[in-house]
Amino acid sequence: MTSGLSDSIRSGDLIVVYIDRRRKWIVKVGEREAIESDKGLIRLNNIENLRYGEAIRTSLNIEARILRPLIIDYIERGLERITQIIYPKDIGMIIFLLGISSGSNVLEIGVGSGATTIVLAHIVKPFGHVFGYDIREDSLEIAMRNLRRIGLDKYVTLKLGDARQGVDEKDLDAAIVDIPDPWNVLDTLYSALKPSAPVVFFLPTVNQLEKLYNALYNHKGFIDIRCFETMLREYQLSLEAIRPSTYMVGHTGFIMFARKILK
Ligand SMILES: C[S@@+](CC[C@H](N)C(=O)[O-])C[C@H]1O[C@@H](n2cnc3c(N)ncnc32)[C@H](O)[C@@H]1O
Repeated sequence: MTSGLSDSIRSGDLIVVYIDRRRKWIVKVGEREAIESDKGLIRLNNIENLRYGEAIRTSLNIEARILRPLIIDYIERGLERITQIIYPKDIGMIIFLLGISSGSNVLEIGVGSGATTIVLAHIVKPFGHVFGYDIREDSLEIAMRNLRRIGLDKYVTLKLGDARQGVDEKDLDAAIVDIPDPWNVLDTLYSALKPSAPVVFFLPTVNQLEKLYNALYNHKGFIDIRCFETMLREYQLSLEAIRPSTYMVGHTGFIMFARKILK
């Protein structure tokens, strides 16, 4: 079975130039002549029509490979950032909890730099849509630039607005909330979601968690309230010593889940 993606690199493609874990760049073909690195200059002027996976050489004769970007490459290397973003270790769990797939319509409250929006759009395309709200115009501009660069903007509508005052949409399949005071958007969520639809909140502190749990508990419009924290330990890979990395990310945030019921 083929995916319909071309094996050859074309002008305008976003590509990953990979030497090793630390030396990895996302560039648009035709946008840059070369990448400077401590492993030498990587010339990009003759890469059109090479096949993904092929090697090129730096000026110091080090091998670099051209790869097709995955969504995780965009999140880790390809984003303009204005806010803290939700990291891949959390977003994987969040997507699973939201239960979304191609065709789902999703509400996002707190778009920030658009990292989460990108993942949501990637999942719901081509038949679904993401409706994102933020109170900061500069956030929405950066998020839209990030989405356009990857070609996901057509699956997203971004709106400037305070979600505490409500949102325009109704009958949505799922919602994600990443703002400092999510307990203030419970009525907004209740009127925007389909009955039984899930909502996921992302919160950095225990204080926020407690406040949100109290608010959800007392609202009576949501059940199946659950809370998670994800921990991801990467392994250090070398032929004679494969072992957990010495350092790991200690804390990002808590994931709170609930589902709307009819009152
Ligand atoms: C931490 S950022 C979101 C990051 C985003 N989840 C990502 O992965 O890139 C939080 C955003 O929520 C926005 N925000 C805060 N309160 C809001 C509200 N009441 N309505 C809409 N957006 C809000 C802020 O302007 C900020 O851009």
